[in-house]
Amino acid sequence: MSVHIAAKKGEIAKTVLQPGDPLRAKYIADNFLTDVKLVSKTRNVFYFTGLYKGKEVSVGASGMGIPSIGIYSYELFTEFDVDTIIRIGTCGAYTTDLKVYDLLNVEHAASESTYAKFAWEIEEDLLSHQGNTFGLINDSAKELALNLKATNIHTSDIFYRKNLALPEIATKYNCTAVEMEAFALFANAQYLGKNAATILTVSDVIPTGDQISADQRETALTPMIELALETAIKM
Ligand SMILES: O=P(O)(O)O[C@H]1O[C@H](CO)[C@@H](O)[C@H]1O
Ligand SMILES: O=c1cc[nH]c(=O)[nH]1
Repeated sequence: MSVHIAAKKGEIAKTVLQPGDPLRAKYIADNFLTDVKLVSKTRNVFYFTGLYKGKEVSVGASGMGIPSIGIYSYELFTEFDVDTIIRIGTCGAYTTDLKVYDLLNVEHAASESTYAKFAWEIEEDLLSHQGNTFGLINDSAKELALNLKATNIHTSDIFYRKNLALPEIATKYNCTAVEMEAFALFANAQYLGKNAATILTVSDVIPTGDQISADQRETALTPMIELALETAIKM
């Protein structure tokens, strides 16, 4: 049991799938896992542990933004001996080369955030995925015949902004999309020597305003979910 996760030691699997949204976590537990146990509901941020094709997997939310995933991923790695976290999130595309429902495997996350610097004295503003999970996600995508693009993304503290021009850091590092958590997940994993990856589904195309609905963000992300689960059983 940690400050923000009520599970007992041993109730969380070595590999955790982590969406931002607690209801996406519940959707995955209800529809993709068997023998499911709700192991934490502190703050209504649900964590479930169950079986996927016979292998134990946990799924639980990070909440939105760097501070929130900073807390949950740190507690999972340090208090529950989790080895691997696969974030499964939505993102906004910065380019019309991407369309809604496109799938991205995050190679590096760039951020203006001071999280990595002040938490762990990591000075870089571009952090890599950690460990071998990124490669296993690529392997699983091939097996599932999914079109998955490896890319750099921008982890921003901002969802709504006045100026829709491409942020400087996104230009600097060729970021094709924006979300709000991967940089902190990668920072925690880098500091702690753990595995971390991020798969994203494009939910918004910022230049055109194309977007999927709130309900679709909860329940219409099956290819990303299957890709993460098929990878989890390889870990
Ligand atoms: O769909 P999730 O995983 O929540 O990810 C994205 O969606 C939220 C914003 O709507 C932010 O958390 C962003 O990173
Ligand atoms: O952070 C995010 C997530 C989805 N869509 C966006 O535009 N930004």
